[in-house]
Amino acid sequence: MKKITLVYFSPTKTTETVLRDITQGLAQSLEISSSEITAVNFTRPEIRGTVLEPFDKDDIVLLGAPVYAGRLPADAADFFKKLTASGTPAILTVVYGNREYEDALLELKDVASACGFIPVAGAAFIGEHSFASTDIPVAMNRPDENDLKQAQDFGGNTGTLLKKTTDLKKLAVLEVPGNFPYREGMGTGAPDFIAVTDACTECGICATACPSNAIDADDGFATIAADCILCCACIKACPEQARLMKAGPIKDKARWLNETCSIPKPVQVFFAVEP
Ligand SMILES: Cc1cc2nc3c(=O)[nH]c(=O)nc-3n(C[C@H](O)[C@H](O)[C@H](O)COP(=O)(O)O)c2cc1C
Repeated sequence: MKKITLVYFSPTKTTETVLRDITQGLAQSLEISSSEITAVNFTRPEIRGTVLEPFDKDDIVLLGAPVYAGRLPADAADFFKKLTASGTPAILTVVYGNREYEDALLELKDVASACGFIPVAGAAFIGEHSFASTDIPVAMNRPDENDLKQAQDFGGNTGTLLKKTTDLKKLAVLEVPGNFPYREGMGTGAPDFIAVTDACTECGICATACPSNAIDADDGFATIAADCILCCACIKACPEQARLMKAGPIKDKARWLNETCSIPKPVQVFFAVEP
């Protein structure tokens, strides 16, 4: 195995951070140099229009996405489903905001298997909740140093597993939590929940951060509710903190998360066989 490819969706970048640290541990374990590592960040819609070359046995692929309503975000699932692989080992990661990840990791495993990957390891990490703010904190600043140490160890242990496995097809099937049929995922569209304040300088960073082109530069950078996936990337990316969550159902949800999900959850890792 010579090449590592990261394929991920990550509006607020916690998934990206975790995947990069997993990769560091993996590359070190397998002595793969940085020139053999490629990242495909398909958060932006224009990237989702591309079709990747098929992966083969020389590849190791890390697939990563956040958890939305206990499932994969629809845009992420749709892109993953277009990948093709033949016996390529896959390392699966979901990142969630300290509530639950329910069926998301199982869904990722099922999608990866259907594409021709062999899932060898899976993990659920914690990331600062998309709806969180300094006023209403939920899993703030996660992944933290300890999470990222675990990400590196997870990558390293997966490397050990791959080194001692001569025939991936003979590996036990990776078992991860989750149920099929999966729980109902998110619907489409969003309530009108983002206010743009006078602090907005019209720099356009919010529009560049948006994974669904839901920000209308011709309308004061307002969010087009019908296209919004609620990811809050625009709020977190704004250098002026000019985008705020309005009172309403999403802010209420943030308060509920703040009250009910305050105990930090641990990282969970799963291997097809003990490394
Ligand atoms: C629409 C939406 C639904 C979410 N659903 C869940 C969930 O079911 N469970 C959970 O713990 N976190 C949930 N989250 C939080 C994200 O999974 C979490 O913040 C993650 O770290 C975001 O990843 P990213 O930084 O890569 O975008 C949700 C976030 C959004 C925007």
